[in-house]
Amino acid sequence: MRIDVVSIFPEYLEPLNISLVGKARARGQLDVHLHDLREWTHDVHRTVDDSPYGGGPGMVMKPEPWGEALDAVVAGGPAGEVPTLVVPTPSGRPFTQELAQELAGRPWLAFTPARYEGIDRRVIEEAATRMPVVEASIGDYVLAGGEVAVLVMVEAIARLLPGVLGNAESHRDDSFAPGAMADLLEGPVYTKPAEWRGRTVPDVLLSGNHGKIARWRREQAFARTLANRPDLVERWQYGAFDKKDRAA
Ligand SMILES: OB(O)c1ccc2cc[nH]c2c1
Repeated sequence: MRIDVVSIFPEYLEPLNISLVGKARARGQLDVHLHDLREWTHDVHRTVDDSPYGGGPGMVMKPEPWGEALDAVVAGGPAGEVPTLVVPTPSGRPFTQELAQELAGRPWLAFTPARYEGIDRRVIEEAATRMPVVEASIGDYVLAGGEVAVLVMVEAIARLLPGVLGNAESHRDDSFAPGAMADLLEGPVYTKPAEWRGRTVPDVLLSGNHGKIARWRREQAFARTLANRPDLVERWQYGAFDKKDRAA
């Protein structure tokens, strides 16, 4: 997979050089290109923003630098191909595990994290005439910019790429992963020592009875979901129903 990121703070994306994503890059599983949006400004102040038409607070990111930046990203990528443009924005569709899975299947992603009050709408509209566009939000809270959302999305996507996670089975029990654990939060996990500060590990996990362990883990996941995400329980119930229905 190729990933391009255009930002006025490319240094904010340095974490993509370390850990899981960094290792995937070193193994050639991921090809990441970071770009400074100001490369496509032409004034002495390297201006990327201006006041909003119609008034209102803050500044809006100018269309010209973004347009030229996207032209350069497309020209710099595989000949005859275009990326899927991923626009992190609080007004986007929720970035979910399902969307991460969908994007992990694309060969080339280009991220355009905004600052200020956002990017002039014409940039997205013009881009949509020549490449797929996905506007996505990592959550309902205020950020200073989209760079941190890019870090979240790239990590969630990269770990789904073949060979990136050492244990191919690791995805299976992820919270929100498709399949039996879909819409369920992960339950508690334990490791050695068997006793720590007077606290022991649940006996079932030491029993070696894999059927009982699996059942216990699902019960714990359901209890945790009920406690922390009751909104998911209904989805899970209907999902379980559908699965049972489908199995019939
Ligand atoms: O919630 B979000 O996913 C998100 C994404 C991008 C920006 C830019 C400024 N605030 C943001 C929030």
